Amino acid sequence: MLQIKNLYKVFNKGTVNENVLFNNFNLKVEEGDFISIIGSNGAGKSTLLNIVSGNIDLTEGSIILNGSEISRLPEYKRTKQIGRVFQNPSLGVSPNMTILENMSMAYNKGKKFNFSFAINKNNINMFKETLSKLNIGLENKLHNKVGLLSGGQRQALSLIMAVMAKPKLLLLDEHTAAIDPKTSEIIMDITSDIVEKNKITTLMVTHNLNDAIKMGNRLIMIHKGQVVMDIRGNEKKNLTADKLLDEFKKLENAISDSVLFA
Ligand SMILES: Nc1ncnc2c1ncn2[C@@H]1O[C@H](COP(=O)(O)OP(=O)(O)OP(=O)(O)O)[C@@H](O)[C@H]1O
Repeated sequence: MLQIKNLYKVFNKGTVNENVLFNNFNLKVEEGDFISIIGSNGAGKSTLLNIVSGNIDLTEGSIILNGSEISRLPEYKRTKQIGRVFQNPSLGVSPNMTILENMSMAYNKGKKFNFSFAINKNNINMFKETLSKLNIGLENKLHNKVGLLSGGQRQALSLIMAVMAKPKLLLLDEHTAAIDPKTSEIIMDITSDIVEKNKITTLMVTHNLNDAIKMGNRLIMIHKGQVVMDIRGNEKKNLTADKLLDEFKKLENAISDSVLFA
């Protein structure tokens, strides 16, 4: 359903700061895959999601979503097909608008006549019902400005909003990293529910190895612009955070060896 082919991405080409992040990176994502993406700082995880969403241009290569080449489509043309939740709880929502206005905008996203701010009264009950399933009381705060909500409440709302327009793909970029551990657990449960109910193909970047193991059907580790681990099914279920840490250590040793013996 999503194919990233021969991706090449270089930042600051031809300068002293030239950084070749991806050199012939390939990834095939199957319909319904929920992939946890891990990798050390600077491995390129966020950039990968940004390239898929169109927020950052690729240098060379191809991105195919449901059979269509999208790598040259501008970001705004991909938003109907791709939902996103960011690490920063303020990014997925408009803080100066109410919950109702935010949800209405998300619901109308990509529709032909996009009267984003016109709230269809028939939808209010549907929005309330959706929120009440979260079990965090947001359904009683429809007229509250989103800027007054906690980070966790905003991330829950962002998740709901990200899938309202029924995108084909959901991109989660460390979406629980900025919230406390207990709320983070709730958001992860909500994430599982939403992904399952909407049967939406999902890529989730996380630094939390336990979440990476627990969530989804597949786990990949990115290192030096390549997929160095791609695990699914039972093999993934049998993973432990310790095993993953060992893998990280092996990669780090390989780097220091290559520097040592260069
Ligand atoms: N717009 C940009 N211009 C120049 N370099 C960039 C830009 N965006 C990202 N980079 C570089 O690309 C590399 C990968 O960054 P990225 O944020 O994708 O890594 P990451 O794996 O998500 O890291 P982290 O886990 O720390 O969030 C870093 O070296 C970063 O400095």
